[in-house]
Amino acid sequence: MDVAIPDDVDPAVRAETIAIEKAYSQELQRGGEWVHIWRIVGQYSNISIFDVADNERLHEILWGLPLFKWMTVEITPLAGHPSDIALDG
Ligand SMILES: O=C(O)C[C@H]1C=CC(=O)O1
Repeated sequence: MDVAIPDDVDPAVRAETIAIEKAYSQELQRGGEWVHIWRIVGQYSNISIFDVADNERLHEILWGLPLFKWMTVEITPLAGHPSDIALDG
């Protein structure tokens, strides 16, 4: 997720939106759907790992992001790798 908040956004609106975004993200993290969030060093961007039931749920989560209107989001679907020892029974 790359974030680009326009320069002319009121600073109070900017701060409130970021605070609401943080609470939204942390609620999903506690619920187990937002598994990881990493800051990309030097950028207002993150790489996140989601574990969701289906594409519709991911779409719903992303569209619910308070910063979504100022974001560019790239999705890379992941599947388990057959050589992953975590998947060995
Ligand atoms: O700061 C960001 O990377 C954008 C956004 C995603 C989750 C969150 O709390 O903020």
